[in-house]
Amino acid sequence: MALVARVRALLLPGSRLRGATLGRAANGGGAGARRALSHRVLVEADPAAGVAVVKFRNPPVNSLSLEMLTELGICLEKLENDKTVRGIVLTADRPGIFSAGLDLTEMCGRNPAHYAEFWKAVQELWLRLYQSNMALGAAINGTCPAGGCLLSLTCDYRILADNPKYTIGLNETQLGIFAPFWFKDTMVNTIGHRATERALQLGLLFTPAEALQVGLVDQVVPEDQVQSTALSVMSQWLAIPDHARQLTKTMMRKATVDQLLKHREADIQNFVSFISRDSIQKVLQVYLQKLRKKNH
Ligand SMILES: CCCC/C=C/CC(=O)SCCNC(=O)CCNC(=O)[C@H](O)C(C)(C)COP(=O)(O)OP(=O)(O)OC[C@H]1O[C@@H](n2cnc3c(N)ncnc32)[C@H](O)[C@@H]1OP(=O)(O)O
Repeated sequence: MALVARVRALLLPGSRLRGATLGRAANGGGAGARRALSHRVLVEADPAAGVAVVKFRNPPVNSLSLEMLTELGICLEKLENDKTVRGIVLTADRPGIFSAGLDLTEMCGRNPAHYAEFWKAVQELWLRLYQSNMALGAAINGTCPAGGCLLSLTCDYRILADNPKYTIGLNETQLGIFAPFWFKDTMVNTIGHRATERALQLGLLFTPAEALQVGLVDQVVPEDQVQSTALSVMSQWLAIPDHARQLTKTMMRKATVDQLLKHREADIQNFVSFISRDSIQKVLQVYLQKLRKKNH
């Protein structure tokens, strides 16, 4: 289902998004600050600074479910059409977990049509973020595996909280699955080929010190300074004339984007056939059960 159709489905009677204030509401914050809210995404915009902070709030772990992907997509589209916004900082509404990555329940025990719809939504969000004309920063205030790491890698810079519990990386192989080529390319563009090959084969989750050393993040700062640092770095990015920064960003990312655009359908088919395998379903079920058992 395309974004528009998924949005309609979310707005059907009974949907939890129905009645949510996706538009902006005037309220407190700094002078002129505005807040907008959907169920899973909170936007705090500061038009004077030209920056919006987009906060994930999809408890318990900010996983990227189909609904979360859709709401984030809507929210980003609105911001892209808002002339007062030139930069976005992505962060978690509550510290602890930036995002646990793709929602595993979307990839387990469903039918091929669902897998295809889910994967298309993952592609759409990546394309929207990676091609965004806005300056994007990630204020990583929690642990950041797999799809969470991918989100942060679409940004122009990453600030990570200095907490050894907060690890970051594409750990797919540890689950018995693998990072598709465009996840890999996004990481290669950030840390280079050799470091990516090692990180992906071993499914490494880096501590803040390791992430800084390998170049996966640009700065590691005390936990209570992640957002303020991300905002102050944003002002450097916004000091550059938009057209010059945007042309440069497009030039740097075009080849990677074109690869996915060219192979989009095949990538969906590959995902569906891989994830539908009995052996892969078994591996994912075992992983999910392990996660759930911890709590019961
Ligand atoms: C070709 C294939 C390509 C596919 C690519 C996939 C990329 C991905 O993103 S796959 C997802 C990878 N993510 C992970 O490996 C992270 C898994 N989660 C964790 O390690 C921990 O949950 C985390 C460290 C994030 C947080 O730990 P805790 O604070 O201790 O929380 P819990 O582990 O107790 O989790 C609470 C609750 O959430 C459920 N959960 C966790 N992660 C996910 C997820 N990614 N998707 C769906 N659900 C998730 C977990 O099972 C718990 O559920 P309940 O016990 O039922 O409450």
